[in-house]
Amino acid sequence: MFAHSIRSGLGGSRAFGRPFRRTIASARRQASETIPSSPIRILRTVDAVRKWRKPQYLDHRIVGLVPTMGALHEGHLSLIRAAARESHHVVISTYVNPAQFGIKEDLASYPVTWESDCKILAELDRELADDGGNLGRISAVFAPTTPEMYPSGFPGQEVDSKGSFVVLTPISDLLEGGTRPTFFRGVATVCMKLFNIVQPEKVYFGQKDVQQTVVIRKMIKDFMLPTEVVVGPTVRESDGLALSSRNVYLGQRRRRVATVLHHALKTAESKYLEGALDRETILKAANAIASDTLNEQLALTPEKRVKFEVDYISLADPFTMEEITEVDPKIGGILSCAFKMLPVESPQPGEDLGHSGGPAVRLIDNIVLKPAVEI
Ligand SMILES: Nc1ncnc2c1ncn2[C@@H]1O[C@H](COP(=O)(O)OP(=O)(O)OP(=O)(O)O)[C@@H](O)[C@H]1O
Ligand SMILES: CC(C)(CO)[C@@H](O)C(=O)[O-]
Ligand code: BAL
Repeated sequence: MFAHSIRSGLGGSRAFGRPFRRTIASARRQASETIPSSPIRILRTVDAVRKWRKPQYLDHRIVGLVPTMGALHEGHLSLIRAAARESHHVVISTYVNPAQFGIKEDLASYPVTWESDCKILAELDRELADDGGNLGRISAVFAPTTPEMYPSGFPGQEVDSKGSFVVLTPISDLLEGGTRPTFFRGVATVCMKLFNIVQPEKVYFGQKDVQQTVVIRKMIKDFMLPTEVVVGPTVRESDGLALSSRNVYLGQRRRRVATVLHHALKTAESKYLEGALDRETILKAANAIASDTLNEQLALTPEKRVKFEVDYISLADPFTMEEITEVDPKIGGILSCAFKMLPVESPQPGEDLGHSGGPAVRLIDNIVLKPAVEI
């Protein structure tokens, strides 16, 4: 790695003398950069990952990758813990991928918490080291820049942007893709890049983003990638709200009402558990919770209330995410929803409005309806 970094540095500076000395110093720093108080390496380039990865391959070490966009919370940590149980080396990527954000979405304000992410990872690594049940620990965090991830230039965030993309249809057009038309193109493209860079035996994704897990499984199958997908359960707050990096936007007023997603889905799930298989009965229960909650809020004064819009409440096939009229008890189904929590009205003096002034926040959640009969 070192020799190559110097070569690239030489090409970049085109001259000897001070710039060259600086390049050597920065190459040395990069070669040994670790998260403070931990052995976790910080890898910033594709080349650095490849150089780290090669001996693990030759030694038959299992590498597990946990892709994230940083702003780490317990949901991410649960995936890292799962990875450490069955991988010799856990690599976490923390990259806010612009290609999966629509032009009107929250790329500019997306929470970036690098310093605290590093502290969280160092602490978790100590916990993993003390737990004899783990195969491995956190070996590296991959934190690339956008020029590194898009070597031919960033193609843009527009629907009709031209560039090298991985596109899976029709699944990418459904549900999340209906509202975020470039989302799964961005996710599949960046995950293909991450998988090619890290070459993990296993990749870890959260159930919270259920459609993303279906897209990734399909990409792995259709492009014959030698990687196994592991999906970890959704980690929730004690009142049921799914942990999400975007929850920081909510502020206290909207945070209290944000439990409506889980409440709606649990009520629909209870109909299925009571024996209902038809879409109408199951979804009616979820829609009733959403509309009752909204009506309760609308009855309050603007200083107190929270408004939200239901983007979708869905009952879908677990393999295709296509809407179904009846749950096949042999395969079950996916109940999922997306709600847009609108900015609060009449903010009160000193009110905690949330990160970035409390813009509209789109929250998602889901529940798996497990097969009701054995096959
Ligand atoms: N509550 C959770 N439980 C389990 N896994 C989660 C949870 N939240 C996120 N993940 C998983 O962590 C991985 C990285 O997700 P990401 O960094 O986008 O966090 P996020 O909380 O989903 O952020 P956002 O609010 O932007 O959706 C994904 O596989 C995602 O499904
Ligand atoms: C998988 C992922 C890291 C790709 O950017 C992102 O979509 C996420 O955090 O879920
Ligand atoms: N967790 C999904 C990433 C996104 O919403 O962009």
